[in-house]
Amino acid sequence: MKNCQNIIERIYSDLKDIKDDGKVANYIPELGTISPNNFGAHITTAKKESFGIGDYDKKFSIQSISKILSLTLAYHLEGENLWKRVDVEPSGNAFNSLQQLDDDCGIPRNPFINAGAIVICDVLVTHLENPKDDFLKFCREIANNQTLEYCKKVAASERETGYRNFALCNFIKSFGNIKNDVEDVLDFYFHICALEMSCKELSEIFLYLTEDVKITYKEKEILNKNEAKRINAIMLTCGFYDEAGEFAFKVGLPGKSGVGGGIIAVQPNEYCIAVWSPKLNKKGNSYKGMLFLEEFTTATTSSIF
Ligand SMILES: NC(=O)CC[C@H](N)C(=O)O
Repeated sequence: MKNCQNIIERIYSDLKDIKDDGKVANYIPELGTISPNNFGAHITTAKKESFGIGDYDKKFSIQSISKILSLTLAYHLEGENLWKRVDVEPSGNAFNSLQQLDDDCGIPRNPFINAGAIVICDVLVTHLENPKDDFLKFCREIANNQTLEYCKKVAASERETGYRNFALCNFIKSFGNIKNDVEDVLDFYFHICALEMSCKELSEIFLYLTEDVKITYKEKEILNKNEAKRINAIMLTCGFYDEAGEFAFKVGLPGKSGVGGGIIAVQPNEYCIAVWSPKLNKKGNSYKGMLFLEEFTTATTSSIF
């Protein structure tokens, strides 16, 4: 990508010291201990060029960004039947909302809100012999990176305060859309949210969502082109909860955020970018991360629109 390093250096210095009204997530107490000043970004292109700035090499809690990985593995294992358990419509609600589930009879609106991600975890608990170990092996294999780990402290911290997720899982189970034990499903969910990765690692692992990058798991391609198109489409329409429209409007790429302050976005023909800044706006998305991506796609004229 032309001038990419210069562009990210300029955006980084423009944004580094701006007033950031966001707040570090502390409803998971362990996440509240992170320094709000962390700020970094990394781009990996489909041609394997690599550009980084700031804290791009520091690992952090990827939280809901892991929902792309769990969805990918569940889709790989379950095929089109998956969509009987979870829908593909934007919810227009907060990520941890219980509101629509009753009307929708326990079928979550999409796999990226907590309700949907918990159903995806249930699918994986059914398929995998040792869900936590097998999921980690999957991530390590597709990233070609054996250093990936869960942060046990974050998983335990989330479990201790996970009242809404317990409510969601039990409620969905009352409709028959959770097949396994609630404790097992949530233990798995809390761990995958506690996966730690750096911006560099994130921008590498999601290259399978770009054109012509074929990545295999147990010697089988993880997603074909059509399946990758579908994951990108769900990211575009649902990756930012009730701010998905705003992200498409300002950034114009499929993407996904996490309450650890990370965001990844994919230009399906070209590259994957990850940014990290822990302070979140009111919708639970990284304040500076959104600004960084908006400036980046504007400067490089590389949105999908
Ligand atoms: N948006 C997020 O990153 C939320 C994930 C977090 N683990 C939760 O369940 O609340």
